[in-house]
Amino acid sequence: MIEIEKTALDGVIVITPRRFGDARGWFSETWNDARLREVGLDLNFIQDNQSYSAPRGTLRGLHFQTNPVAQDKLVRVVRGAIIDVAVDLRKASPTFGKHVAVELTAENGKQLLVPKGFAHGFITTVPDTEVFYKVTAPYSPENDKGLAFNDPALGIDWGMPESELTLSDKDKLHPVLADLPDYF
Ligand SMILES: Cc1cn([C@H]2C[C@H](O)[C@@H](COP(=O)(O)OP(=O)(O)O[C@H]3O[C@@H](C)C(=O)[C@@H](O)[C@H]3O)O2)c(=O)[nH]c1=O
Repeated sequence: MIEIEKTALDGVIVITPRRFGDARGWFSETWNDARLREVGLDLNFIQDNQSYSAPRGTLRGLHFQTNPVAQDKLVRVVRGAIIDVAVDLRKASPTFGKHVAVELTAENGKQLLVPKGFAHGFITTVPDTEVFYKVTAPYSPENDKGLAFNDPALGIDWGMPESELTLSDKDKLHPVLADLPDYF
């Protein structure tokens, strides 16, 4: 059994798989292909990724891969907590440039499905956070692109001042939305 919640952005959904609790703890099917197909999600995941972020306030993003290796991502947290963000980059979409932000924690077990055509990023809200996500296309450095996390046009509230963030050098230099080509 899985709970599916729509968000304000078409295609971005929150999935909460059931947890079966007992005296030992709990058990959960964190991904079940047949169950997702039953609810119309036909996704061919081909790679699993995991990242560990030591400091609270680690911000990774905003990232996306362009076609032909655009990726759908199914994101969850196995330790700690994040605010997970998806930004609509589909030029013809009525919600182009809009974003959703969802709290994913090891405790709440929520998963965010970020489809192709969206930029993705997250900030860790506690130290020692591990994020696990499945993707539907292989990593391709040539097609790996970024969008500035602090582009004022996006208006994302990351919940922490920029002086407290830890970013990769690459993530400090991404273009703003207005300077991105029409990728999708
Ligand atoms: C994403 C990725 C990175 N790498 C390598 C490249 C580099 O040497 C090292 C770290 O890469 P990055 O700095 O891009 O890692 P990171 O900043 O964690 O990138 C990730 O951020 C989140 C928000 C996403 O949505 C992911 O798709 C991915 O872009 O890992 C792979 O080998 N395979 C992969 O699939």
